[in-house]
Amino acid sequence: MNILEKIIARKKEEVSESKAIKSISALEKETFFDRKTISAAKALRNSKYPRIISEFKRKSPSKGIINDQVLPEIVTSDYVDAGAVALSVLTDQDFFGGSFADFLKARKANSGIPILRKDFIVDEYQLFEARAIGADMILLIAACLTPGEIVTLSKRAHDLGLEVLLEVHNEQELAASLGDTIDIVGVNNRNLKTFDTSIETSILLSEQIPDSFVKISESGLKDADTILRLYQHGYKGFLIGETFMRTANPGTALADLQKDLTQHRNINSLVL
Ligand SMILES: O=C(O)c1ccccc1NCC(=O)[C@H](O)[C@H](O)COP(=O)(O)O
Repeated sequence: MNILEKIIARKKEEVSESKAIKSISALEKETFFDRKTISAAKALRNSKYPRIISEFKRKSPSKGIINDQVLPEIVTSDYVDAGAVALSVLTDQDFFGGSFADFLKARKANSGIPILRKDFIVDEYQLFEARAIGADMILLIAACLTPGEIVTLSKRAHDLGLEVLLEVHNEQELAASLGDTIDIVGVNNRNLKTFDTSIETSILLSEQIPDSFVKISESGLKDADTILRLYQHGYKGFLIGETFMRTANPGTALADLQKDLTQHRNINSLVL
């Protein structure tokens, strides 16, 4: 089994354990369930410059521990102050050290910004969980789901008021999975089987994603040059975790990147 297969096998067990503990009707009674969600797609579509989706990520299968010294409520508020367009908070415990507790701390500290529940969605029960913790958006990973599952899960997500980020890594996944139930297309620069990252993946796939979709580039992003290059290929948003989380002050790392982006835009006289 490769790591992705292991993650999905464990996730399916976890979902059946959770279903036995808490029913959907119990989730529907949680505080945030009826909260009005906020659209990340709209914010990205309307933006005239590249925008950052900042991730709270404690560890990962590719890098092990990234940062276990920081608090989600502080980091995410700092991200918002530094201009993040949306937040992404890992809720997978076993492989990423995330939790609902982290997510709820981020949600309570930041009421006015869209937050992605970053996890491996394999069952519609998890959409109800996402709603209950105050998520605005969920992730569907084409490498983990059939095209039929993507349609069913994304329709159900929309019924619940959640936006759908579809993650693809190659042309086959894109051709098989893209449909009108998708709000944002994310091209993952990381190969989830080998963990290699290459921004060429985003460049290659950019041409194949119709302009009607908001597109973002994910993983392995570190600097303003790369972001501006990808922006010129039509990417409006950039999902960044490790580059920020490696530092003692992830919010300051985002603020520094935003400064670099502004400077590079001015120096290159780009019309952004
Ligand atoms: O990050 C990993 O090692 C990983 C391994 C297996 C499946 C998914 C993985 N990452 C999830 C992500 O999508 C990233 O957290 C996200 O794109 C941010 O990437 P980065 O900026 O490189 O932390």
